[in-house]
Amino acid sequence: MEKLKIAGGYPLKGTVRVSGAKNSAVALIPATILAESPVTIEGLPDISDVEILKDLLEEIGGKVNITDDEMTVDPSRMISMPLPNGKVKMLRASYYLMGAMLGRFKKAVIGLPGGCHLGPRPIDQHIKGFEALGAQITNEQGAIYLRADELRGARIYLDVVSVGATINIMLAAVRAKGRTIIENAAKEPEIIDVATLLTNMGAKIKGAGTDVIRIDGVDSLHGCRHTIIPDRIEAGTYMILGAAIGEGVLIDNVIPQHLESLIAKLREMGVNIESGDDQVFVNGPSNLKAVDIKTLVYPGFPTDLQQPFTALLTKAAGSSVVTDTIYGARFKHIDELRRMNANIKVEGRSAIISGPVQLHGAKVKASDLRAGAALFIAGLMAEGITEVTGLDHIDRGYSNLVEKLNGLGATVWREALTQEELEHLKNT
Ligand SMILES: CC(=O)N[C@H]1[C@@H](OP(=O)(O)OP(=O)(O)OC[C@H]2O[C@@H](n3ccc(=O)[nH]c3=O)[C@H](O)[C@@H]2O)O[C@H](CO)[C@@H](O)[C@@H]1O
Ligand SMILES: C=C(OP(=O)(O)O)C(=O)O
Repeated sequence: MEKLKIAGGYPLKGTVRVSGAKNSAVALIPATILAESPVTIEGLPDISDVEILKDLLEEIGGKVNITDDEMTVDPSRMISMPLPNGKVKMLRASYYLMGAMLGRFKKAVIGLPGGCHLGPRPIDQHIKGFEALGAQITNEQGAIYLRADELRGARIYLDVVSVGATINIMLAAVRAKGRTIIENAAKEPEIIDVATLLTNMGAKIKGAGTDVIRIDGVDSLHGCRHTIIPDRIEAGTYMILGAAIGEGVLIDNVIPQHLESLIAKLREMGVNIESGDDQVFVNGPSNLKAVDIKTLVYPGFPTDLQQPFTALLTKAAGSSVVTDTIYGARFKHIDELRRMNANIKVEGRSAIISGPVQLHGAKVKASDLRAGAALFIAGLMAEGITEVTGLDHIDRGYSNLVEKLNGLGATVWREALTQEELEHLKNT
């Protein structure tokens, strides 16, 4: 096990290239199960979620080949092997195996998913969708058993706007008989990316990216080649860093329209941002204004950038209020930021940040992926050395982090944990 060490307090400058989107990758890879010939996905990020999904596809008989950032999956010999335990528990997106295996094999056994601990993360809307398509579902000892004699198209209204449920229902519905209509669907760019892959595989999908998606089921799907969209959350993380300590940071391979809510907030704080077709240039001023943010479903401010943005707000003059309407308990990073001298209180679903303060280096622990992002941003803003443990969370979503940060002029490195630190981590 390792920790991340950061020598903070130095400005960042230069170009950073964004990798393919984690939240697309983790749906595109299970989607390959639905094809009957090889599918190639280009531009995959080098993250542990992708590695784990590759292993899971191999467990069910898939032949997977990875070269550089490209993965080819031959799904022709896959079988509906039960996956009640093991690696499915290591990531959130293993729930997509339910939709994809139900679509292809009409049966699946998948353990309840893991992923970031952000408070309760139910999957009732996924289940409701599968049941509407004709599946019988039971939950036995922490695993979901799904079975259908046949899947039939249905009209499904989501009670909660859910990225995962929208994609999962799409995955099963492309192989159902007849038309499925998903109402109150999520509109995130990753949903369009998955619909694009499925369409290239022969599926008939209209309306992805709007709140009504229509799917006409087909009898079979074939292989294809697909290039993943850039990771808007990784891009946003580097934009926040650029705003905090950048002296001219160019973020390359980004779709600026995916980040309009963040760009608007950064401009409101006084950050200078110029955006081109697939690049964004960020120049952080020395004085930042306090702003309030409220996380919302896309195109609102993403919850996945709330924690990194909080680190930036410690530098803003005045009082900022951050409210998370998606995950009301997504505040495990706050205690750690306080250890670095941040002045923040949490009241219900909101964090109130008073600034500006100069952060100090400290030993901190990432409790989840974006808490980790908040902490490496804070470490780079801080004076002195910061040590971040909990790297397994950060490795789920930040491709080549050390190389990318050092490429911008940071001094960041990974170091093995001492025996004493390992013991301490086990007991906390
Ligand atoms: C792998 C992946 O893509 N993860 C993202 C996905 O997670 P995930 O797909 O899990 O998030 P959802 O969009 O489903 O969740 C949104 C809200 O709906 C609630 N809900 C969801 C499903 C359900 O059946 N019932 C229910 O009540 C959740 O508790 C949450 O409050 O979208 C989240 C919200 O943008 C992001 O933070 C995650 O990075
Ligand atoms: C919450 C996240 O991921 P997951 O849903 O995969 O846990 C995230 O990417 O910030």
